[in-house]
Amino acid sequence: MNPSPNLFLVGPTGAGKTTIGQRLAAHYGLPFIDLDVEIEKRYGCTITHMFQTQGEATFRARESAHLDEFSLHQGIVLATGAGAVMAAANRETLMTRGTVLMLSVGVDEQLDRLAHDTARPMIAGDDRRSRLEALAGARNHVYEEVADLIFRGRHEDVAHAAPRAIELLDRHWRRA
Ligand SMILES: Nc1ncnc2c1ncn2[C@@H]1O[C@H](COP(=O)(O)OP(=O)(O)OP(=O)(O)O)[C@@H](O)[C@H]1O
Ligand SMILES: O=C(O)C1=C[C@@H](O)[C@@H](O)[C@H](O)C1
Ligand SMILES: [Mg+2]
Repeated sequence: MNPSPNLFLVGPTGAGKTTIGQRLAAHYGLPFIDLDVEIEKRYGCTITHMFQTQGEATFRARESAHLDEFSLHQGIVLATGAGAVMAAANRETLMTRGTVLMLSVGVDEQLDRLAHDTARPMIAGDDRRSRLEALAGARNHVYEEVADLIFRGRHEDVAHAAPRAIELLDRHWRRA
């Protein structure tokens, strides 16, 4: 049983918020919303393009507005963008409107999973490792602060990770 109206996924880029989130939504029979995808649909351009033409601040304002809007739904699985937790208002929104699941992942695994990715502006350019390490230093403790529970990512495929995440959630909700 899920006593909480919504499930919010937070965590670093490549942690699996989108991929695992879709599987969790299918399992629990809930609609899946990916905040990044919704923002791209709403403004008709990629987030990379938005960063380049309107700046990160514009993206962040839109991210907060749409998080506020979607989190008022009841019974959704919502994947946040990796930077969404950095705004205090967003943290308040997440903590008060659903269960927050942090998906954690280490930098080596992120580099592996995102080796061929070119769509993530926060890690564009050279020296991805240093960027990911800096982001981890600034953000991991914040994800932990908002999370009701933490799913520890490891080197495994999504087909194994998703049932582990479901087990963790079921155990959490049985206790709640
Ligand atoms: N638990 C996992 N085990 C193995 N591979 C994974 C796992 N989770 C995600 N992946 C793979 O890593 C890549 C990135 O995953 P995904 O896009 O779901 O991350 P994300 O958390 O949504 O990242 P972002 O914050 O940048 O949107 C995908 O190719 C996905 O298949
Ligand atoms: O790490 C970040 O701050 C971001 C991650 C993505 O999910 C997007 O929300 C956007 O590219 C910003
Ligand atoms: Mg994603």
